[in-house]
Amino acid sequence: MGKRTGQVSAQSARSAGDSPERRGRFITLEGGEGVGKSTNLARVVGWLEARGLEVVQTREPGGTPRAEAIRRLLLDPEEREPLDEDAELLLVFAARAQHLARVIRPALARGAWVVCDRFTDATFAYQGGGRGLDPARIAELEAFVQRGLTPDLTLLLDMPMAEAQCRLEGRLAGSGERRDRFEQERGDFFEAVRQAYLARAAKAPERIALIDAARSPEAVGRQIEEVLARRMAAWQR
Ligand SMILES: Nc1ncnc2c1ncn2[C@@H]1O[C@H](COP(=O)(O)OP(=O)(O)OP(=O)(O)O)[C@@H](O)[C@H]1O
Ligand SMILES: Cc1cn([C@H]2C[C@H](O)[C@@H](COP(=O)(O)O)O2)c(=O)[nH]c1=O
Repeated sequence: MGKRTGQVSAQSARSAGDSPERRGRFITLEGGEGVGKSTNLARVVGWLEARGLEVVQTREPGGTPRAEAIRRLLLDPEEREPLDEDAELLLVFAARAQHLARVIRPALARGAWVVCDRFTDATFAYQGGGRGLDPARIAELEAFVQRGLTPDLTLLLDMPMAEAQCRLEGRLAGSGERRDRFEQERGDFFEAVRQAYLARAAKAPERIALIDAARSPEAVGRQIEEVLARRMAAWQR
């Protein structure tokens, strides 16, 4: 993402005049369904808070009452009126605009760290890779809505799709939840999502850290903490 014209990280956005006073960083967790994003989000938040930082934990789609209402529209498996793919893309960015305006930008401006479960890499992976929408169109919406603000660090949790589906099954069986509209997609959709994520990571290795999510919870947590420690040291230089 960092290589595309007009795309700058949260750090560069600061020096480009977007809230020059802020010190907070913007960290996102990404990956397919059931790879352990929620599990590890808590770990990232705990690691940062243990260092005395103010952390805002949030998610997409969602993060504000109106954006959560859009999330419900997006995830509702209601089949009587299928959701048009372009409408899905626009809803994702409408929720993001609200989330940025009400939560993310104000938090970064006051110096808080923002840790977000999914962000625009998910749009490139799901609407781009999964649905097959034109990435150039997604990039236009990204530029319009984000005005140059992109994550400082993205932790991409990656594992084979079939194993992640088993984890998801286990969680759904334990909670009694039913599959949402995305979770009901077929295997080839999730494989396309995974490949789109990996392609993005290959293009932006300075921002996207690839985490082997197939390992034990402890081993995954260690990988994440190592990345955080390295990045923190680099940011403090
Ligand atoms: N490293 C791991 N090894 C085994 N099980 C794990 C691991 N990490 C998470 N799990 C379990 O896998 C399930 C899915 O994890 P989690 O809900 O964190 O994934 P997620 O990526 O947030 O899912 P979703 O995409 O649905 O939001 C949970 O039951 C969780 O306890
Ligand atoms: C941000 C974003 C999300 N999605 C999809 C991906 C997931 O299936 C759901 C969110 O549910 P989660 O299990 O809580 O992660 O929304 C998407 O398609 N496009 C996006 O930009």
